[in-house]
Amino acid sequence: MWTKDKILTREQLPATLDGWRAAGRKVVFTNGCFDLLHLGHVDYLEQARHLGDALVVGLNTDASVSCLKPGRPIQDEAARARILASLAFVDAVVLFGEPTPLELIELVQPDVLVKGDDYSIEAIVGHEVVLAHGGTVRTVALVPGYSTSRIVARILATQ
Ligand SMILES: Nc1ncnc2c1ncn2[C@@H]1O[C@H](COP(=O)(O)OP(=O)(O)OP(=O)(O)O)[C@@H](O)[C@H]1O
Ligand SMILES: O=P(O)(O)O[C@@H]1O[C@H]([C@H](O)CO)[C@@H](O)[C@H](O)[C@@H]1O
Repeated sequence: MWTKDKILTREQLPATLDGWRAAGRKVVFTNGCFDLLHLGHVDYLEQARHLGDALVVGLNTDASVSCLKPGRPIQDEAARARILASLAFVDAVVLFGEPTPLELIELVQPDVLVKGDDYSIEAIVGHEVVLAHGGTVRTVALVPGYSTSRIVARILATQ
């Protein structure tokens, strides 16, 4: 499979989900901006993948990121999507342009919803939807010291 084939539209996603579920695969969902991919992201995504049998990553579009994080993203959505898709433990990447992934989560109906433990369970968008459908909501411990913001700050400090 070519990495670009993992990058799906919302229209393409249902058929992929149906195939996975027909094969008995538990679907894990997470989301984020993933601007500059770092060790924390890699550790977190790999752990998320191992909470089920297929990992779908909802990726904020450039417009969505810009609303959440002024001046960002540094890498555009095409680059961020392709880099995420290149990870062996990421099975699908789907862009979303809304401020939150709620609509996408309602479409995916994941068996497991995951975020880093910088979020409480109650602060994770979509937790009610997933719990109401019998799914689970999990957090993964952060790798200390890693964030896109810190990388940016370190680079700026060298200027
Ligand atoms: N150090 C880390 N260890 C594990 N998971 C992380 C870490 N940093 C971010 N994550 C997780 O990665 C996902 C995407 O987060 P995000 O794209 O905001 O990364 P970030 O590095 O925190 O970016 P920023 O510094 O711009 O906030 C979130 O679920 C977040 O919990
Ligand atoms: O990369 P971030 O900032 O961790 O990702 C955000 O996560 C929000 C989260 O799901 C709230 O529980 C989400 O609403 C936002 O769109 C970003 O994906």
